[in-house]
Amino acid sequence: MALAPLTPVYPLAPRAVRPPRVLSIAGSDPSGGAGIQADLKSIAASGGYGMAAITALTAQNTKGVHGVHVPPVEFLRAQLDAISDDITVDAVKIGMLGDASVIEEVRSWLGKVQPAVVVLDPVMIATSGDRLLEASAEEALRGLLPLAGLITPNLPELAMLLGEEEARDWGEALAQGKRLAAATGSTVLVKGGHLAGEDCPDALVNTTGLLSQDVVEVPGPRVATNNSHGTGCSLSSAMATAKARLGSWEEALREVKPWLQGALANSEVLEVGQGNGPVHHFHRQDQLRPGAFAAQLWDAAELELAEIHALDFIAGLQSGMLSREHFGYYLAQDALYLNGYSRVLARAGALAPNEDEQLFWAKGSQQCLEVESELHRNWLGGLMATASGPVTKAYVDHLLAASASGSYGVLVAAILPCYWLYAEVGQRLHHEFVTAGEPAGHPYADWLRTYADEAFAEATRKAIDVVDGAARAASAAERAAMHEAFVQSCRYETAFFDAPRLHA
Ligand SMILES: Nc1ncnc2c1ncn2[C@@H]1O[C@H](COP(=O)(O)OP(=O)(O)OP(=O)(O)O)[C@@H](O)[C@H]1O
Ligand SMILES: Cc1ncc(COP(=O)(O)O)c(N)n1
Repeated sequence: MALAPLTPVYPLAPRAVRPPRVLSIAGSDPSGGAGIQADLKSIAASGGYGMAAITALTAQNTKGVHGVHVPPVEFLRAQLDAISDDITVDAVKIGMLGDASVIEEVRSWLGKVQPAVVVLDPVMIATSGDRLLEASAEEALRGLLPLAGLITPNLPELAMLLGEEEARDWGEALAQGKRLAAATGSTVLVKGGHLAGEDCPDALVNTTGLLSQDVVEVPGPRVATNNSHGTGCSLSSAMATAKARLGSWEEALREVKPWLQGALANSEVLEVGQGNGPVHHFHRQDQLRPGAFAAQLWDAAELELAEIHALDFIAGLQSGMLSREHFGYYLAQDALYLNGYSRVLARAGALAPNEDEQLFWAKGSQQCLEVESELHRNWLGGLMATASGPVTKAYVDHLLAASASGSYGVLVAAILPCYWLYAEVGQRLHHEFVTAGEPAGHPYADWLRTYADEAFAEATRKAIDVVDGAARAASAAERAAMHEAFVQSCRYETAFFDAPRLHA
């Protein structure tokens, strides 16, 4: 017997949000970059439940279209009816239609079902130059435009639909967008992909007062890549999904544009094909793979390491030409820094999500104090360091600010460069010292030998893993803050090695 619930069912209790059910009516691209394959990935990446009714089969890859087969139109009707007889369709994206009979079929189904959101991508010619719509069907396609809430032509398609020359600049493109919006009563998404220049803007155009302005422009940088196969398909299906979720075209475009930009920017990791490759629809989910965030941090760290190795201080430490005064300043500041760093590691221990990490930071905190007192005993002749120099002060303040942020992820990301860069610099200095035959009489021989510390290398690997794990548990905004905190600390590491030259 089922027990009665102890608490009443609260009508205001938050409920899981249902993903919009989004149907793509489009052609198939077996290479997965465009058509329904791109649509289904975009819909899923944008938080929708994807469905697909196939208008046409293409044989194509990233280099071009080898063939097109349009199945009997009755079978498209069967697909569409099978869906709408059973499932509520929240949004529809229409792509490649092939010929006039397909257009007619889609028109009649739209009239019957009247989905709330309809996005029409008037696909005519592929990036490769191959025709995806029979020339004789262009007039029929024009007739379909008023049934769409949003039309997303590229510049050649915009010109063809209007019977005009292709726009040569953004101003002309917007003017054409306005003319198409006026002629159809639909909102037009004018796309800057086919223009030249560093910017790649998009704009929503509607002159009937539906938008907050006649032209709502969403700017964006142009990504330097040839992997633009299927960007139009991906944009239109993501827009259909985002509109169903967010309720406005403007909000949808502001969400979709940065996503697509990231999909283009991360496309090369896919290594698909030799021509115009596909975009990486799931680039955001990819960031959640173990090691992915650490790899991003390493890109930033590597740049900083190059700067560190170019410093006079490092060259002098390596050659033995570094002045005693500069080395002494560095050690004294290091001792002061370690005292502050120890407190910050203790704070990381306090915020750690589990005992393993709590213990790791607690041990690190204790070791900092041990190293600090060893510096005083063995290297600074028992002298207490004087006041913090400006770099030491600023670096410790940055770490304290991170520890006050309340975010474990931000704090451990700020902490990491002192492990990671120090370990990398030390390993290289030690390696070069050993390779040079550990020259007798080198004034810093004892110091350079301290760098060969496997326990520190192990702790560094653990710290990297901890930061990577914290990133996976963090929100996108927190991950961005973690990256920023890490980069700042990297800069302070460089400044710390350069401080003796400027402040000793
Ligand atoms: N190099 C790029 N950098 C940034 N965004 C781009 C780039 N190329 C295209 N886009 C964006 O991709 C979307 C599609 O634009 P485009 O004008 O290329 O349409 P399309 O020609 O229909 O696409 P497709 O390449 O699928 O045919 C737009 O949002 C556009 O701003
Ligand atoms: C099935 C299908 N639909 C649409 C496109 C357009 O995409 P692109 O212009 O990027 O080639 C395509 N190539 N194939």
